Amino acid sequence: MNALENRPSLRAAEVGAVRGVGKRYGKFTAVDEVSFSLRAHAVYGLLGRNGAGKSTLMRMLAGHAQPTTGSVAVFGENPFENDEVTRRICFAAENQVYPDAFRIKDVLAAARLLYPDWDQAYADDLVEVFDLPVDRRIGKLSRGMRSAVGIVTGLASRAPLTMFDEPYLGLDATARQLFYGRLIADYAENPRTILLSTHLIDEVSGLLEHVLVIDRGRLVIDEEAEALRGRAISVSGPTDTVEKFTYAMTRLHEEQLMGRSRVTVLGDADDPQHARVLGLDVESVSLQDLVVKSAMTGERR
Ligand SMILES: Nc1ncnc2c1ncn2[C@@H]1O[C@H](COP(=O)(O)OP(=O)(O)OP(=O)(O)O)[C@@H](O)[C@H]1O
Repeated sequence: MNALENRPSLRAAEVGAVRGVGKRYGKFTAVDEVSFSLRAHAVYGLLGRNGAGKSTLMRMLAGHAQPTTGSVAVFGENPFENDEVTRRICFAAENQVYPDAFRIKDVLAAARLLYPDWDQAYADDLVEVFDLPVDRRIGKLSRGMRSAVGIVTGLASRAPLTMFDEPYLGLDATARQLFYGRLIADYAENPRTILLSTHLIDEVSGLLEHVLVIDRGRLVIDEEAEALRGRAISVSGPTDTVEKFTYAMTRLHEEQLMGRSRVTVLGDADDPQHARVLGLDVESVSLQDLVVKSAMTGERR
């Protein structure tokens, strides 16, 4: 097989392609020149502060909004108002709007019709797990129950691209753990592409295979979670040594006090050892800390 023949299979593995995407609302730029790919069978975390642009990006991937600049492709096509593509995408968003008269069972019945891979037995099981009153109107549900309806729909849809936009609002810690557990177990049996936006980074960091961090509309980190865990370090020591050691690296955050500095960097696997040889102190950085520090500094890559 020559290189050209190989290309379609490479493309087939690419579930989403976001290329130079910008989204403006009037003069305000919510998303700015963002590019990344979503591959088949992976769990992505879309992380960032309030207003960073996470929901806006997800809405464009779901085909609910159009970019102002650049292009979005899902399964090789523009998802905007494209029924063929959107049947393969489930977007569980907190502010989902349903008709007034809809009860939980109506939402689930509609989802069953919409999603070709819907698993009714699994949906029934999840309804029990989350203790959902299926005959109750959506408007009368507690916030946590509404979130659970989104979770049941998202998981049971088995959609090849499933997106959860802060799916835990109002859910207590037990229910959140149930969600994470079910997500991982079901993903292991039915691999698909999952994109999860969240503020509760420490809670989900073990689930994520790939991390996307967005800050004020711009993508600042696009890395495999495992690689990121190894590369994100804080080095501290005399300012001039720290400066020399980190100047060529991606610097995410820095603090200085009385001739000493602490700099958080994305380095290479052997950097911690080099830093120690130079007499610098090295600490690993949690994903949560990394996101907070990237946002505080606001550095762009
Ligand atoms: N329809 C709109 N009109 C004007 N501004 C908007 C609109 N939708 C979003 N924005 C603005 O775009 C920015 C990004 O919003 P978005 O909802 O994507 O952020 P987010 O990262 O999902 O935030 P959060 O974590 O708080 O949900 C915010 O400043 C928001 O106010």
